Amino acid sequence: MKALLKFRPLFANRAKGLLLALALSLVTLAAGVALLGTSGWFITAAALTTLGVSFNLFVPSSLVRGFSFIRILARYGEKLVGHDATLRLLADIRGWLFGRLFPRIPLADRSLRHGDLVSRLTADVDALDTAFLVAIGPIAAAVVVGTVMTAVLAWLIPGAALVYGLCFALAALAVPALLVVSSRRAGTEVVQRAAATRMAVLDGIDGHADLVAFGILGTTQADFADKAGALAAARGRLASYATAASGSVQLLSGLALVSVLWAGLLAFDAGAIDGPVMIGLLLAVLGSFEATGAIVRSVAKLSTAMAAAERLSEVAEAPIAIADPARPMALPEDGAIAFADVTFCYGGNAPVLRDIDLAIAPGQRLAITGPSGSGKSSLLKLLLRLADPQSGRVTLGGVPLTALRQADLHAHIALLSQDSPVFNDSIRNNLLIGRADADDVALWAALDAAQIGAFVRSLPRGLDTVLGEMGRTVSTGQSRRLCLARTLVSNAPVLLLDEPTNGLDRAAELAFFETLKTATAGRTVVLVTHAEIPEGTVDAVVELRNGAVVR
Ligand SMILES: Nc1ncnc2c1ncn2[C@@H]1O[C@H](COP(=O)(O)OP(=O)(O)OP(=O)(O)O)[C@@H](O)[C@H]1O
Repeated sequence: MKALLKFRPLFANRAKGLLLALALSLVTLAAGVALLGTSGWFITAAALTTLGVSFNLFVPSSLVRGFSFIRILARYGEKLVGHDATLRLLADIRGWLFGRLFPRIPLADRSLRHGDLVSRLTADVDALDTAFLVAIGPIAAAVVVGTVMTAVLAWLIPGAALVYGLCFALAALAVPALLVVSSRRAGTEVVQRAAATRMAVLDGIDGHADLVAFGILGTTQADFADKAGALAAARGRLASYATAASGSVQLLSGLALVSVLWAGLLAFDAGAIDGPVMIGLLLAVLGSFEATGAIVRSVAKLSTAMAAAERLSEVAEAPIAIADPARPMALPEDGAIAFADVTFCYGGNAPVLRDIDLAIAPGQRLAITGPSGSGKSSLLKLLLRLADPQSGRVTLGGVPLTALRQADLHAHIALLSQDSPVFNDSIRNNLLIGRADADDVALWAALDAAQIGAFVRSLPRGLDTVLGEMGRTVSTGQSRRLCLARTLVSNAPVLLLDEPTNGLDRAAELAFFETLKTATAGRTVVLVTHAEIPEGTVDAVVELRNGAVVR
């Protein structure tokens, strides 16, 4: 519940809509109780008129019509307003969560997988809607209706008020509270197993080709079926708690009804109440318990909402690894980059970079080479401040990167990483990520420099060709070159190119190195590569081995 309460400010932003929905649900419930009560009284009284008593049919029949009309309208309004407010609330929560998540990536908890994050951002957020729409609202409405009904009984059939009040309180508050407490574990299990099932689906789709090629699709399917079976079993366990609670509520409603009937008959016998009123009250009592049934059905979902809220809080409150300084310094216009005695390791492991001293002058083209795992990409990460070194300093124009605003730094340095993605959008929009105001001339120049201009020209829709999810409509080498073009089109004075010629054949690689000089003229370039670099392509070469500069 504590985790759920953390979302209170977001709920408060939508308080107007949620309170209106609550008021309408109260009207719906009250109209339902009044409808049943009036109908009971009306039918009984009408039956008695045949015994010769004169009876005004007009008022009660218009009351019945009026209450049923109010009930229909109020229910419609409640659904409309309630869903509208809830959907807006969920959008708020997602926006808030994204805002909290981005500065926290990469998350310190590396066990958190992408599929799990997706699950948290979608299903877990969705689970929160139940917190208000189906739980808090009905409970509040039921408390009001139960209190009014107890007061009416205390006035008309005092002997029934206490038992009714007790039964109603138990059904509306105690049973749901017990249900929340007892179904807590089952709710958490449902959320976890649902997340595991979703992750299995994503893994299966991502790795489908390999699973088929290795002939283990059957095993994967069986594994997925196990996960789905475990989820179904967990849902079954959760449902059994709800069923038990539902049964208890039915029992309490029966008990209340019998006690009202008993006390009502005694009052009737004593002449304290007339028959139609007593029957009307009996039906109204029955109608009031309608609210408690809805509470149980909804509260059963509260345990999953609480588990979801906990999972969301975990992500939203994860420590921020790289924070902006409180008072950032201005970005030096054109400064040299320097690593001074830098040592860096990932999460307490052995250092992957050791005592690095390196200076890169403005406009210099520097290649970093070295065997796989020697720390080349890690060095680029430090340069972009995607991680901070444990000791030593990385500076730009003499200013430590830690003193700069990250957004300023990232506008100054563009990166082509080893796993830069193409997005499911047109080629043009993929390139415009590099520079939003680039014109077509600049886009074509970047495409040509990345050795992919001819291919894009051959496409019927040219720059407007949509690439599909993960760039599935182009080859790996082509998508790599598109990412390279995106980096080249940026205005950043410093370019970090991590294996830019990956996926290019030797001829295209040589052509790329040939154009690198003109494509990056006047800019600082740090080129990480395993490729053989032609003479004159770069100004200097640094070699890393086991995290240390050896040349
Ligand atoms: N996110 C990470 N968490 C933990 N260890 C990491 C992480 N990224 C890299 N490493 C480790 O750091 C070391 C250096 O990796 P890095 O990617 O910098 O090497 P590289 O020289 O760029 O290799 P390659 O040429 O294969 O791309 C490797 O031993 C690698 O296992």
